[in-house]
Amino acid sequence: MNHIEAFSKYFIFTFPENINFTQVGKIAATGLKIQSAFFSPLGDIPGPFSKRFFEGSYFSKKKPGKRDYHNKYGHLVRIGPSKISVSDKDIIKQIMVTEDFEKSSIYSKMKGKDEWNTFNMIDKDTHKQRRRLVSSAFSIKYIKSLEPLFESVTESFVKRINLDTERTKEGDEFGVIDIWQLLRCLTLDVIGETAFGGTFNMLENDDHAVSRAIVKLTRGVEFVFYTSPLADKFVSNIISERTHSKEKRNDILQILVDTQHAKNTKDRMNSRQIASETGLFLIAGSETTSNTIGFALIEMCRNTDVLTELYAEIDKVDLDEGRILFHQEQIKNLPYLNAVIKETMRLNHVASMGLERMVTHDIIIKENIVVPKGTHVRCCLHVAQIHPDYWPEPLTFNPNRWLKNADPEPCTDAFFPFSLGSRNCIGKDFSMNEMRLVLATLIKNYEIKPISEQMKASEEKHHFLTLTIESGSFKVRMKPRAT
Ligand code: HEM
Repeated sequence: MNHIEAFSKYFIFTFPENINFTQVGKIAATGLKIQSAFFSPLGDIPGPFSKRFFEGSYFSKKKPGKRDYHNKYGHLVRIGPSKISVSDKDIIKQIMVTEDFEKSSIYSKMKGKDEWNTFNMIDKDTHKQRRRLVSSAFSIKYIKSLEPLFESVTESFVKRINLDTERTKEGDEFGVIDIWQLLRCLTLDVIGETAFGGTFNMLENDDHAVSRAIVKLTRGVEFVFYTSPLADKFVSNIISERTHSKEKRNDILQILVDTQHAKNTKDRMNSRQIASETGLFLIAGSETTSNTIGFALIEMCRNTDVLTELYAEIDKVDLDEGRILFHQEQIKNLPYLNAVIKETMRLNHVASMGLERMVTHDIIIKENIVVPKGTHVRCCLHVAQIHPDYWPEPLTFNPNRWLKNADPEPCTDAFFPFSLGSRNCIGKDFSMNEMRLVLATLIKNYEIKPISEQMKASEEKHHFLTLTIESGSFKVRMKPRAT
């Protein structure tokens, strides 16, 4: 049915004789809705009929992030009167790279009463300026200098696993470890060390005000980090101490605090802005990384041949005398380790709700469809990454597709785990280093075995802000490996 037929089928106009201004207003608004529903240039884009009039909330929990819509209607779906969802890799690139459209107003809802930060800023010039200031803290060279901080937290992680194994071990020496929870503690402590001037000691205490604030945020209870007074006070104190301290520490916080002395006033960040950025790193950099490592373990427990292959690769690399951790240089280019991480991110994209952009001038996309100014485009990177048009056996966890000489070669231009364009992930190298180090440490030091009920429970995923598992817990059996 084309839009004209749909229009005549669903609407019959009757004009009442005596109508007042309010009624005229209502009729005009209805007329506009009908006009946009059927006669907008988006009218020919398929989608559920109701979406021509209404759109659902972006933040509705547990929705499969438009996957079902794309399965049913194709790469292009109308999901609101002036909103479309896209899973076509070329259109995604056009929107996010070629046109480099600004983020949609959804992002300002994530700001709440806080200061704007690199993530939620919409204005392109302001974002460019802020991103430039923050980028120096995420350069490859600077991240390399943070290696000792990563290592000290990873050592605490190993100590904690050893403790829990010892505490829970059974006759076969295997203990039961809630690896999902410990990974959360680990990544929070890493951000604590690098962006807050010291660990939160999550690996020792399992708890901290900032951690509670994040749980509320990612479960949709509370939206803005700093609405939690405890977290707010904690962060303000840290920034104030560092600002007035004569000692410099090699970490991300120092780079932000140092901007306060920049010659050019435009390059200075005040303490509220610094607080907003560090709070952002905590949210953007902890669960994203811990969940990805957690999903890698879940995938490998489900595909034990992959686990065996990874043991074989890691065992070919020797640890330095007396160390339990690798140096980043030793593991950076391990093909299978990197393939496991990529394949995990392909199947478990963190942004499982899609990323929205606002069209600021009319454009033409594939097959001569005009997308008018004002349209919101939901770019479903997570759908493209598992689309059969781009990936053979798309839902199979197969790290081999990323290895050299794989046939067919992977469709790398439909793979965007860290997003793309000017708003791509600033913490990409930071998290890749962390994920490699943690996975290699686990494989080198422990035997890992799945627990069948846990495997079943881990199938239930939760989509809200980031992708996680519904239970918030994933236990495995672990035992230190004989050295
Ligand atoms: C596996 C780990 C990670 C993944 C998969 C990931 C993924 C992403 C994605 C998809 C975006 C785009 C979001 C959007 O446009 O709405 C993003 C943005 C961002 N990420 Fe990450 N991220 C990870 C780790 C980190 C870490 C460790 C940090 C910092 C410590 C970080 C900081 C940021 C920031 C600041 C942005 C906003 C960039 C901008 O708009 O200019 N991320 N990330």
